Parts: sequence; structure tokens; C-alpha cells
Amino acid sequence: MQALKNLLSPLSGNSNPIQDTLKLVVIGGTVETARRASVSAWNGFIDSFFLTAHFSQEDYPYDWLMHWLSKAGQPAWGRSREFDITTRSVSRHGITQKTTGDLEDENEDDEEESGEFHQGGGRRRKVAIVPSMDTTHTIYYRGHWLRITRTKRYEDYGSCAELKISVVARNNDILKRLVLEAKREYEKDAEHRVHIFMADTTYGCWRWNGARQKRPMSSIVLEPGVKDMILADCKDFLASEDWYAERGIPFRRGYLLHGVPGSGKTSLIHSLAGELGLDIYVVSLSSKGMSDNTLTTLMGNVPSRCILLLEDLDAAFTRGISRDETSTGAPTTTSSSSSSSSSAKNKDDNDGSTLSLSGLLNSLDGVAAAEGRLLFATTNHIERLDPALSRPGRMDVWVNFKHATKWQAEGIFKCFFPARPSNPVATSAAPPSAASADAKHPADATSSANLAESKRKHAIPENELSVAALQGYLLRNKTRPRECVDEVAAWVVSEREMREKLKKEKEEREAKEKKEAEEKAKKEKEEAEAKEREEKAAKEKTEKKESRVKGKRSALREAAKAPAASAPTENDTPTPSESTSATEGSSSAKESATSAESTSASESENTSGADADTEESVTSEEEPDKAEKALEPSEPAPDASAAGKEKWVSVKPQQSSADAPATA
Ligand SMILES: Nc1ncnc2c1ncn2[C@@H]1O[C@H](COP(=O)(O)OP(=O)(O)OP(=O)(O)O)[C@@H](O)[C@H]1O
Repeated sequence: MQALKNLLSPLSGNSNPIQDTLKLVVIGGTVETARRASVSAWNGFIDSFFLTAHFSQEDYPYDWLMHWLSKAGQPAWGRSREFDITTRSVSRHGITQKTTGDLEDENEDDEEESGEFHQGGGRRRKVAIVPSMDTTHTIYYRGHWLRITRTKRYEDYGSCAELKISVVARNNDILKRLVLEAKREYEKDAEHRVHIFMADTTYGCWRWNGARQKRPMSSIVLEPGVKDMILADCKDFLASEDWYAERGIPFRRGYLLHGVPGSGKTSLIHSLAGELGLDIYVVSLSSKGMSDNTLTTLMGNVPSRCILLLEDLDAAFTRGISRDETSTGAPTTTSSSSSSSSSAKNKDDNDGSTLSLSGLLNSLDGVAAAEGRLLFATTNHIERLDPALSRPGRMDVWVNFKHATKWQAEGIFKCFFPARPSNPVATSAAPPSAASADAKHPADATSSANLAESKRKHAIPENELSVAALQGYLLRNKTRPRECVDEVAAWVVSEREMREKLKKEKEEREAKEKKEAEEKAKKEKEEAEAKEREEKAAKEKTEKKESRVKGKRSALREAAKAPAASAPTENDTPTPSESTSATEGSSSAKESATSAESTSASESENTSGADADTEESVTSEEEPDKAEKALEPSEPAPDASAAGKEKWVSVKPQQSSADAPATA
């Protein structure tokens, strides 16, 4: 104390300013050091007493905890003074737009209390409270204060959130309890839902796409034993991890569901996911930007227990062939022969996808491929698949889906109009209205039900209509079972007619497209041939012209040489008559040239269209030759005197007519 007094006292009195400054520096330094020491001591204290757990957005516990935290009415969370309020549900990949049916409360009466409200007439949304970003929230949980911080981590590809929970405790029991409770809550909530994740080809990651209501297996109508066989196989696989490990067999199983559209392939997978409590990870191999690397990354990020769904395997596969034939290994089948489909295919070829068959195979069973996943692939065209893709090991179980049999038609009818055994009147599987109508004639009820049953059975043709089409018909008549049965024969006829009509339209469209394509090809061929002919003619003309000019020049040269050779024996000076002749010759040449020109012009006039144009240009090119051409008729016989004349003539066309007399 005395020392502090001594230290401070001179500041008040008159003393040396340098000393005062130094003292101030010392005081400031001491205070700052003390502050830092206390902060570090506090951090040390926190570290030694607080337990801290980190939860990455990429893993399930993050989902559980966010779900737990976001639950409206969470008492501990309710006391927090800063939070985000959202109507979007919480998922592994952040706050995502929720889909219908997700996090909905069945109890509409408690709407206000639970924070739900109707939006857009019918769809209910739930207000969720979640921890805001980069803020530490303190909540009280089972006798402990939890410090919760949600932060965002930036990585190479996008961002990833993290949850940090700290608690003062001797051991991590409280954190374990918290995570387990959150998990239980999450699973309880997800009990009736199947979570769907879609592949994001841009970032090579999975995006939560929503949670769908589970579909009961009983609602899928397949031939007897099929559903049970698949379900039992899946269950057996999921329970056999050790068995696979002991034998060194990769712990994966593949199911290939192939067959006609609308026969229940996708529905069965959704139903199985619900039954087995698995999430579905959907990859569309034909999606934009899909490449070998992206697919491998995606496959590597699939969790161990899930359903991996490759939809429309053939579509991506056929496109793969056209895009990258060498690397796909050129499978045995090709795409549809129809011009429309091929043109559509060509259009798609430039979508930036570089997926190859080998890339797909590697991603399915390469080292990066996840263990314990159930692979389901669907296709409408099994014949287009490469044998390498569908071989056992990759696709272990094949199931063929056909058009509805009579048995299936009956089954789906019963799904829509289930019989009520407690009420004998209603054994006809009729809805209340029809049942009450029957109640007026109880004696007839059974017989009429049987009649309806047999009517229905006989009206639906075997293996002709898809189950989806049947379902559509039943949906349209869901409140009138009796009429539904009565009108089924008419509906089948109308379906056939509709199918015929569509088929005819398709054939006509294809024929038209084919014809157009053929005409186009023919026109292009003709144009190419015409162009080729033109080029050939032009070339021939040029060659002809060149050879003619050449011949002419050599003839003239030779003609010019002849008098030169005889010159020493004759008079060097031409006689007046010779000179006149030469002049005459020159004027005659001029005349001939003029007549040749006019002939050429009249010829051009007689020529029509493009030929005329061509002729014109050729004529103008030939202009210098006209004079030479014009000389042809005046070409004298090759005697000596004529040669003498030709001497002048030969010079003249090369020069202007004005020069002729001078030269002469
Ligand atoms: N066997 C079936 N049992 C019950 N419902 C079915 C069955 N087949 C089809 N459906 C109904 O038809 C609709 C279409 O079925 P789904 O999408 O499962 O057919 P798909 O075979 O996957 O067709 P695609 O090959 O075109 O994808 C669904 O709404 C489904 O309820």
C-alpha cells in the first residue's frame, strides 16, 4: 500500500515529467498484465471444469440436438434471450424448406399453443426456435447450465455449421444424457416419416429433401410373396454384418427393380425404407454436372445404414454411352431408335455430365463405397443395361414388375374399399353410403358383393393395365364403389381406346419426324451435290480457259517466230500494201472482237437465273480473251504472207488500238 502511495504520490505533486510518464507506463502495464492473467486464469478454470462437446452438421447428433432445441415448448430453451425463429425445419444441412407433412401437429385444437398456424388455406407450418449463429446461449438442463454456441465453418465446398455445448460437470454423463434424449425425441418424431436426401452434383454432397410419411407395406400390391421376400432379404442383410466380415465379403446388397412404368417400384422402396427405419439417398445419374468424381464422393458420403436409390438407371446409362463411348465400355445395347429420343439425347449431351460406366461401377463397389447400404436401382428397360452393371455382387436380387394381374387389381380395390367384417352388411367393401344402401336389402348384400367381386375380376384384363392406371381410376371413384365396379368395363374400353389413340399419335409423330428428317437429309445432299457440280464446272471452265489461252499464246508465238525466221531473205520495210493489210487486219480484228463481244452479250442475255450471273462473271473475266477469240475467224492460212500479217495481229490485241498504227 505504501509502495502504491509512493508510486502515485509524485503524480499529484511537482516532479519530473519524464519520471511521471515512466510511472504511468508501469501502472498501465501492470493493470493490463493483471487483466490478461485473470482472463487466462478464468479460461483455465473454465477448461478445467467445463466439458465441451462439438457436433458437426455432417453427422446425425447435430440433427438430433437441433431438433431437440427447435422443439416448440422446450422449457429450458424458452428462457433464452436470443434465438432465431423459423418456419423451416432443421436438417443436417442447415435450415431447409420443409415439405408438407413435416413436423406437423396432428392436434389442430392446440394450434395456437403449439405455435402452428394455417397458411395458404390448409397447409400448417410450425414455428421453430433455434439457436442463432455465433451467439452463446445458456440453458438449464437437468440441474446443469449448458452453454450452447452454433457457429459456421467455411470449407472448400460450401459451409458447414457446428454446435458446441459446454457444461460444468465432473464427467460427461450429462452430455451423454442430453444426446440420448435428443436422439429419442428425434426418432420419436421421425417414427412415421422417411427422410429423403438428394444428391447435389454441384458440391458433391447430400441435401435433405424432406420427410415423407411412411407408406405401409400393405398398401403395395404385388404378386404373393414378392414383398415378403424382399423385406426378409433386407432384414437378413442388415443383421448379417459380422457374417459378411468373417467371410471378407463387402457388406453391400443390391436390388434391381425393373419393369413397366407405374408398377410400384419406387413405392415399394419408400415403403421398405419406412419398414426398416432407413433414410433414402436418391441419385439421378442423368442429372446435370454428374461426373465420375462427384459420384464417387457422393457414394463415399452415404451413411452406413441407408437405402441408396439410383433412379432410371437405363436413362443415365444410355446417355453415358453416347457421351463417352470409350470409357463406358460400349455396352451391348443402344438407345431408342426413334429420332425424337435420339435428338433429345443429343440435346442433353452438352449438359456437362461426364459420367462413364466404369466411373459408375467404381463408385458402386470401389474402396470409397459405403458399407452396409442397401442399393436399389430402378429401370424400365433392363435390356439396355450393361451386364457388368447388373451382375450379382452389384445387383443381387432382381424383381420384375409387370402390368396389373387380376389378383393385383383385386388387391388394390380392397386397399381403397376395405371390407368391414364387424358389419356383415358392408362386406361388399362399400363406403358408408353404399353400405347403408345395402342395409335396406340385407339378404342381397352378400350376393351383390360377390357379384361385384366377380364383375370386377372379369372386367380387368390380365397384364394389360398398370397399377398406377388402376389407382387413378379408383381415386376418381373413391366415394362411389358401386359405380366404380359397374363402370369398370367401360373404363377399360376407354383406356384401350386412349392407349390406341396415343399409340397412333406417337406413331404419326414419329413418322412425321422421320419424314422431315429424311427430307432434310435429302435436301442437304442435293445442295451439296449441286455445289460440288458447280465447283467442278467452274474448275473445268478455268482449266479450259487456261489451256486455250496457253494454246493460243504458243500458236501466236510460233506464228511470230516464222516471219522472223524468213525476215533476212525479204525486205525489212513492209510495203504500203502490206501496211494497209496490217491495218486492215487490225481493224478486222477489232470488228471481230466487237462482234464476239456482242455475241457473248446476247448469250448472257439469253441465260437465266444463277447461270446468267455465273456467265456474266465468267464473261467479264474473259474480257481480255475476247479480242483473241475474235481473232480466230480472221486467222489466215498459215502461208508466209499471212504469217507476215499475223505478226501485226499478234501484237495488236496486247496493246491499245491507238498504238496499232504507231507499232505498224
Ligand atoms: N403395385 C402397386 N401397389 C400399390 N400401388 C401402386 C403399385 N404400382 C403402382 N402403384 C401406384 O402408382 C403410382 C406410381 O407408382 P410408382 O412410382 O411406384 O411406379 P414405378 O414403377 O416406380 O414407375 P416408374 O417406373 O415410372 O418410376 C403410385 O402412386 C403408387 O401408389
